[in-house]
Amino acid sequence: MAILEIHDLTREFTRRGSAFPAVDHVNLTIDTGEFVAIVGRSGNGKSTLLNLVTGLLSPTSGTVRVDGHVVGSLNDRDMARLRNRTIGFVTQSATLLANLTVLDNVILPAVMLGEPAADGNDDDTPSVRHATQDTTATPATDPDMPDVIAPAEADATTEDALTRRARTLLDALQVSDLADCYPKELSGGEMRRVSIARALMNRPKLLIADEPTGDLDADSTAIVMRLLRQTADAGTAVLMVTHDPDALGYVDRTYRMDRGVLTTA
Ligand SMILES: Nc1ncnc2c1ncn2[C@@H]1O[C@H](COP(=O)(O)OP(=O)(O)OP(=O)(O)O)[C@@H](O)[C@H]1O
Repeated sequence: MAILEIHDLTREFTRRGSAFPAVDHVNLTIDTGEFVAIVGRSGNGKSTLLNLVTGLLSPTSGTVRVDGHVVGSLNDRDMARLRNRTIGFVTQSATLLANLTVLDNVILPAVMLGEPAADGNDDDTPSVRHATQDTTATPATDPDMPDVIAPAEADATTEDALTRRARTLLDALQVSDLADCYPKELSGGEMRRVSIARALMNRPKLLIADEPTGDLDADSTAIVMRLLRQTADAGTAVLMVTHDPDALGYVDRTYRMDRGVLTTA
């Protein structure tokens, strides 16, 4: 099932009075459980494409559908809900809230809209999908990693259950010892791993990751990439932009972005 459908998508910017396409007639479909990478030199439109997918930018022409919804056609409330519940976004820049601890930053998406998120009763939540979808499929398991892709606990809306899930994610990314720290006390790579935990908190159907291994050493890169692979195997569609050759060994398909044009790598 297609989770992300990009159709003939173009976004122009104007520089020194002349318009140019930063994203140029891009087509891309990502199904449930697929892990797709986009590579390409700096300034070739990769971040612009991700910002169009998450609705932070509007297209000049073309459409983006996420889980069947045309991004841009939704009202503010439904767009906020789609961003919070359906999409997980690991941005390039640090976006953790400075006045919250690491643990509270990770839990935040689950309590943000004031309604149950990572529970087992909301048909829109990915947790239901993970729990019920294709029971014949056996996700790849890794004995070295905590089970962060397991179905949500039945009563996962309680503070305890949210805390447990957040701690499990931090543990999987090997930053659980930082749970009570504040963002200013973290290194760039630690902040990146906390951001990944936060993006996975609501079990998104679509995970967007802009250079998720950007500040990481080889060991941390392997930890992050195994977790993203495991997340895809459990049913999440993953779209990652990367400059990291080590990351490409984990993906199903790789595309190249060259002056806004997307081609198979
Ligand atoms: N708001 C804007 N106004 C004008 N031009 C912009 C704007 N945002 C981005 N651009 C231009 O669009 C092009 C694509 O930028 P984008 O950030 O998408 O590239 P990128 O491939 O993600 O680069 P990097 O790998 O360095 O992050 C660049 O030439 C950039 O200068």
